[in-house]
Amino acid sequence: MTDAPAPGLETRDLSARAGTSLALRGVTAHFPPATFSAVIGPNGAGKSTLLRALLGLTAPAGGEVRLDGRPLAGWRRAERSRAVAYLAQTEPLPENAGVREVVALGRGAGAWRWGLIPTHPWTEADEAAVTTALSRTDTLQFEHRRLSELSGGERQRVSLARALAAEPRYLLLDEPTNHLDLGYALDVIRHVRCEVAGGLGVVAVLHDLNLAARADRLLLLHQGEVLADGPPETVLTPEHLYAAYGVRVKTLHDGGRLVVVPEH
Ligand SMILES: Nc1ncnc2c1ncn2[C@@H]1O[C@H](COP(=O)(O)OP(=O)(O)OP(=O)(O)O)[C@@H](O)[C@H]1O
Repeated sequence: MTDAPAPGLETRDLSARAGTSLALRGVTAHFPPATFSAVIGPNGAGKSTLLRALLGLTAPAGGEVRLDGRPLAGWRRAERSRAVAYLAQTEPLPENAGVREVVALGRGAGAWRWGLIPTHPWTEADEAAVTTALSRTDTLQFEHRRLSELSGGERQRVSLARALAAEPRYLLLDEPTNHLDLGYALDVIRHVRCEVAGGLGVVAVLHDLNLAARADRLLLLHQGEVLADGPPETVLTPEHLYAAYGVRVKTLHDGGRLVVVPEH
């Protein structure tokens, strides 16, 4: 790899700790803008640790993370969090708040209420960004409902809207389809794809390999190292999946889409 600045999120020979153990070792990967990248791998492979390192929440034990060609460590925190949004596995959201209010949190609204200092006075641009995020995630229809009145799938779309309201360049998602039925899970992927078509760079940790097959590119982690990296057809091979998961699978093509089927 050259040292030329590349747009996107990038790790170079990254090692990172989770607790006291080294959860990532020598990970070199590139997550470009306008691309849907999925990080896959068995439990404990280091996927969440990678997301935390990309967010700057875990400092590298070796190597580095770059954001749009600049080392992450050189970015100011506020600047970095405007560029990269994060949707955690479990979002600590205020249950009694209205949907619009929750999405507005993505732009720093209501900071005082949550014990934070507002970054800027609320503007029409903030209001417009909230409306756009609600509309793009099909949540405008229930903007006046409380969060506690929504189904799991609807809540996940509200969480996505909250992240999109910040108008980030990159969005990191940790198992965004966890606990969702097939319809809602596909819905999340469809919304992600729309945002990617608009230029957003998405990095999603996914456990469902058939959902991951819908990404543009995959990074397969195993025991903290990169086992495979590239388009789904080159990563989701029976050999790679046996090496990572210890499960024999076959891959099929259905209408141009790759499908992974366990043999037992
Ligand atoms: N707080 C911690 N203290 C010690 N070890 C940790 C801690 N968090 C994670 N680990 C270890 O680091 C390794 C990577 O964990 P990580 O959560 O990144 O994996 P993952 O691929 O996201 O797993 P999962 O799919 O189960 O969520 C695992 O071996 C895990 O046990």
